[in-house]
Amino acid sequence: MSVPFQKYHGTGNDFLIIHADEYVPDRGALAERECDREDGVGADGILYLALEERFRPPRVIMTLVQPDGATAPMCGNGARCAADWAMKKTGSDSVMIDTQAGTLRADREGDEITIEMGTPTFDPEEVPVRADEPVFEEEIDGLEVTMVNTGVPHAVAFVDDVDDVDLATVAPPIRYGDEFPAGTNVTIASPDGDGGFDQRSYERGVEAETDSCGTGAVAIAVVARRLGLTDADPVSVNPPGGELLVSFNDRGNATLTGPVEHEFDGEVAVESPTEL
Ligand SMILES: N[C@@H](CCC[C@H](N)C(=O)O)C(=O)O
Repeated sequence: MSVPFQKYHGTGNDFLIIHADEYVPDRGALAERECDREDGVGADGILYLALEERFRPPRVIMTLVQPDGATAPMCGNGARCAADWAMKKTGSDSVMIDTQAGTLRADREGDEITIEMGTPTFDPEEVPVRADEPVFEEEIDGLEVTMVNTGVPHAVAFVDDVDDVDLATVAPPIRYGDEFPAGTNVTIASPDGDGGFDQRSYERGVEAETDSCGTGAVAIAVVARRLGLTDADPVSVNPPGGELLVSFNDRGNATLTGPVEHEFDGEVAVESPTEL
């Protein structure tokens, strides 16, 4: 048997969206197979979405299963795609998204979706990182990293030019570092010459560089402000797949704004219940 999906991307970070009501006996195995860019549909993850239309604004329960078959608590670009999916289904320009990292409000503004990203933290227990104090600009495996959690952990390093870094070689030792009990995403940034930052992220769970990472963009903006590298609001962050804007509200919470695109629809094969 097969289940329908919709293919979405947010600034190049791409996902299959499958309704949570669909029968998928092994979500991890499906992600491992179908996220593969040679033998599957190809994506940075599968978003399982359940819609609660009786609430105002409508609520979406989002679960991201990554290409390694494991779930991640939060995904900034995935949440923006989930918001667009729910907005189109309900006709509402605002939705609430339930993630393992909290309930986040999303609003449509023209072609762009803005999502609240919760409260970033440098607290070592919450990142998590094995350290007594917050980690600011410490040398770990060749990069000067600051550790922050923006829904998921990021090791953020500012470099002269992101394009001069061999990320596929530099990132894995940090991503799997003993200091990080849950592993970490590795995000590098450099000034774009226009007051913003260029971004590249090596993602945990994808185990590769992605074209964009929303929590990574927020991590860059949060760390840049903390280190005194910018006081801009919004902060423009440019991953390879487009432009993201990170703003801050009165409570110090970040918002993430950017475009979302529904690319195409399809079906993927799953075992039928009788075959189990
Ligand atoms: N691409 C995402 C982040 C997804 C989760 C991450 N790979 C992790 O395992 O922590 C984003 O846009 O934030």
